Amino acid sequence: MSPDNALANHSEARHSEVRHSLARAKINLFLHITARRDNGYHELDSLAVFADTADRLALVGQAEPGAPMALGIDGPFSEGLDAGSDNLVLRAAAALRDAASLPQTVPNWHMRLTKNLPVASGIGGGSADAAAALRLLADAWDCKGIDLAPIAAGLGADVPVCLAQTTQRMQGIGERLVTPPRMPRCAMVLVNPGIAVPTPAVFRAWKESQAGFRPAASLPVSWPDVGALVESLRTTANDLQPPAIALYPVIGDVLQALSASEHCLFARMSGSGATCFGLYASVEEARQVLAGLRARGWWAEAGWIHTAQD
Ligand SMILES: C[C@](O)(CO)[C@H](O)COP(=O)(O)OP(=O)(O)OC[C@H]1O[C@@H](n2ccc(N)nc2=O)[C@H](O)[C@@H]1O
Ligand SMILES: Nc1ncnc2c1ncn2[C@@H]1O[C@H](COP(=O)(O)OP(=O)(O)OP(=O)(O)O)[C@@H](O)[C@H]1O
Repeated sequence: MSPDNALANHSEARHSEVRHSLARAKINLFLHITARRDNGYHELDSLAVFADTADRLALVGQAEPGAPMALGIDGPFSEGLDAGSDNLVLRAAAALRDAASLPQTVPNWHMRLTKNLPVASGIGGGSADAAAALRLLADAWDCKGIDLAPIAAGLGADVPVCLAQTTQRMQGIGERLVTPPRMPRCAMVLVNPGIAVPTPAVFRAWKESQAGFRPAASLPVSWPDVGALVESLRTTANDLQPPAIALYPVIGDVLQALSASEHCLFARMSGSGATCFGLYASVEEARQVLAGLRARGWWAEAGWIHTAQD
């Protein structure tokens, strides 16, 4: 049976799923570029939070012994996303199989990815999918004692933070995770204008702009409320935002629209863009602005920021 046919047999209903995991969008509330490594990667200081909005990865059935992993993709952003061996889900599966030295007799899985997050959009969708694959398969294959952190780091700078999907401060090139300040309850709107932004191009544009390195942020142990969080964020930056706007001016339009939206407390771009976020005191207030943003043809979603206490 071809992998496609095998998947079709498993695709008819969600009730045939063995287990699933949400792969939440990662949002960088700030991102300082603090240094550059000899290999061209940049050292960062960044506060990563996770959204309600998420992809969904499911294990839908075991493959025949010796048969390869198979991936089917559906959902609003599935078009054009390759389900072949380059997909981060299958790369994660292969890396885990390798690290765990699983014998041939341990069967592979058929998986289904529901792609709800825009691709190449600065919210780490592919990284979140890879992390979800590691979590699901480590459990399904009973990989006790295998440290997933180095496998995650080998797949991409954003994969380690996506493993736990809780607010964390990212340092190093993203692999060093540091305890963040205690977060207040805070709602967020995500907006993407429908353009794919390649991360390397934005780092390259930052380098060419000759902007200097920025020190790590100075943060308190805790933010008692959303006002204190916003006050702190105003002392930080996303260093990738100016070069991203220079490459894709529509990002500036998104930021203007978010800043001007009712009840918005703070707006900034996430990661290397193009997705921008707005912060609001409540989900009710955040939801009120969705219609206006969607009327411009943009993808927009609202929800709570997940806190470490969730
Ligand atoms: C911008 C962030 O999203 C912030 O969370 C991440 O740093 C990027 O994470 P990612 O997309 O998983 O990154 P990778 O796939 O590892 O790298 C993509 C490219 O981004 C650049 N890159 C990435 C991370 C980093 N710390 N320094 C870099 O210079 C490199 O050119 C690299 O070739
Ligand atoms: N499962 C996947 N989902 C999304 N992109 C994937 C996936 N697998 C491979 N890719 C490739 O990875 C690249 C980055 O996609 P992704 O959506 O993770 O970018 P991003 O949101 O900008 O990430 P980051 O915030 O980590 O820079 C795309 O060019 C895409 O083709």
